[in-house]
Amino acid sequence: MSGTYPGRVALTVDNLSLEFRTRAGVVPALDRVQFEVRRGETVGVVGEQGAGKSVTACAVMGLLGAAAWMTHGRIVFGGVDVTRATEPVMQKLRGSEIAMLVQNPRSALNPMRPIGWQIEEVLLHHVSVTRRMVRRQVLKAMARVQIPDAERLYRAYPYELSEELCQRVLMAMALSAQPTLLIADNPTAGFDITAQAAIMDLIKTISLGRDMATLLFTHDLALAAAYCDRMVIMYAGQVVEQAPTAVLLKAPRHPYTAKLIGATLAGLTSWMEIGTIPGHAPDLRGALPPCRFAARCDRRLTTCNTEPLPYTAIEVNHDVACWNPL
Ligand SMILES: Nc1ncnc2c1ncn2[C@@H]1O[C@H](COP(=O)(O)OP(=O)(O)OP(=O)(O)O)[C@@H](O)[C@H]1O
Repeated sequence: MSGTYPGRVALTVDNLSLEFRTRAGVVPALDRVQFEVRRGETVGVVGEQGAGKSVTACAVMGLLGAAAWMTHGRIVFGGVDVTRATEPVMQKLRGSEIAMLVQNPRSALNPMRPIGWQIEEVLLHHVSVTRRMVRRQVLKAMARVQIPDAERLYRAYPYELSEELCQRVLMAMALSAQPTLLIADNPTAGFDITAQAAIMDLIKTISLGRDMATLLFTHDLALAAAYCDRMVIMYAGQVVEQAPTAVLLKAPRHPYTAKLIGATLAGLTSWMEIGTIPGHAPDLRGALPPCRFAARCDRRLTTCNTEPLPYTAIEVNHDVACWNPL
């Protein structure tokens, strides 16, 4: 990314290209993806279905299966190139330095064990605490993530809790080791608006309080706009634009970003004003032009289909991948 930001860089995704080799063909899921996240900063990676959000999140966690091949670039976290790290190194990073919140939090918990016991296990693994003292620490951890009535819920099973409370339990576990980087992959998908705000407020407060770097992966531009300092817009595996949130919303330079903003309800007074983006995201198994948005873009030039995509610093801290930006 161009320019400079205050704060230490926690994570660098540097020109990452990655493909899946499947029976149906090669799927180039990520194409030269690049962005940084700094301590104390919340960065939103925003894109519609198939943009490459989950693949990027899993790549950072070192959780991609054997079908995924990295063809270019690297991911640097705390001086370690995650893409080349051994599994024991990654296991150490996961859970201690990098924590993750997922969508459908209930399914990430063990349905057969009370939630207090599950938090206990994580605490005993990461923090130096005796078995006798662990219960008190668990109650503290539950209080930190604002789980009400913690004494009673200690022995509750995940099926007895709402998805929102299950997400708080995951947060209590994720934060027990004081991670530097929090990856939140659609953490509030399917939540009602109140639960969504409550979880996002909590993530934001804790991130700031602990000087954590937070990466929020979401398809919800309005949500990212409300909580993120910067946004990285992805389309079909490419980063098309990144900028501070206020700049991006006020003056988007990539045609896709502008359409995405026009397609959200925020700031509009009627449903009639919502724009749509004609066409579909490309099938990544087919032949792809250098700009993967070109087929849907009303500003496309011949070069968009023939020349490598330029990645231009339009202003300090504002980068756009487009031959004909707004
Ligand atoms: N294991 C896999 N094998 C083959 N292709 C895959 C695999 N995992 C992901 N992909 C492809 O990679 C691309 C990016 O997928 P990804 O799940 O990261 O998108 P996303 O932005 O997270 O979308 P969503 O919001 O729907 O989760 C898609 O085209 C998807 O089909």
